[in-house]
Amino acid sequence: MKYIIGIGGVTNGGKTTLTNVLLKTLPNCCVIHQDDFFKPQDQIEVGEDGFRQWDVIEALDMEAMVNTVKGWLENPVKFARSHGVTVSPLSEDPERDTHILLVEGFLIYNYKPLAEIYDKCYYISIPYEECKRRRSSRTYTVPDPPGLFDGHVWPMYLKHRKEMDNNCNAIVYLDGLKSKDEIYSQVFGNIQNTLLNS
Ligand SMILES: Nc1ncnc2c1ncn2[C@@H]1O[C@H](COP(=O)(O)OP(=O)(O)O)[C@@H](O)[C@H]1O
Ligand SMILES: NC(=O)c1ccc[n+]([C@@H]2O[C@H](COP(=O)(O)O)[C@@H](O)[C@H]2O)c1
Repeated sequence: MKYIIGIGGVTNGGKTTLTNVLLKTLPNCCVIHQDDFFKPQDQIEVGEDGFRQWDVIEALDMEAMVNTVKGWLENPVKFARSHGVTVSPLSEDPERDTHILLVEGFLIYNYKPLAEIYDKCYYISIPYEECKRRRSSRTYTVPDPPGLFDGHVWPMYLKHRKEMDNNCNAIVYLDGLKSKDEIYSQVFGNIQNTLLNS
């Protein structure tokens, strides 16, 4: 059985933190990070506001991202091996084995061909103040220019959040202010239940 789980959420919500723990504890589990599909800086448009528009879907090569997911769907064992993930047979019949793909990122529910692919969707949110605080101590490959958070990142988050709520109706929302352990336990338990019932 192949199972695709979306770990979406606001920037610095805790997506990578959660994903990394799930990756260690779920069986035959691979990951695709949306951040790996950012286009090079010179292809990112500069908006009327003077900021490079990193927080829009056009900043990402979403076609390549969907193709990578399709590669996993075609052959999860081959995908796992080529990504250094050890695959262990869980049953006598390899066709019945469970294979899990985590898709992690800040805009994973805002691109239709990808939004339709998930078996289960999670979304982590944190309030403005906490998000701004965490973001200010993070350094990206291209560091944030002054004013980017209030001028571009947060307004785009609010816009995409509205679009996403209209796109998907089966998202499990997570409170990113809870402890890392609490969030992990909630999601791990929920995935286990879903796997047992499928
Ligand atoms: N539940 C949490 N409580 C407090 N801090 C957290 C929590 N989850 C993540 N963090 C911290 O927030 C920052 C961003 O986390 P990260 O997982 O990289 O976010 P994202 O992948 O959503 O951008 C890191 O410093 C991380 O240690
Ligand atoms: N990885 C990169 O090349 C890069 C460059 C500039 C900004 N970013 C930022 O990455 C954020 C999304 O990633 P996180 O959800 O991990 O924070 C966006 O808000 C975007 O502004 C990433």
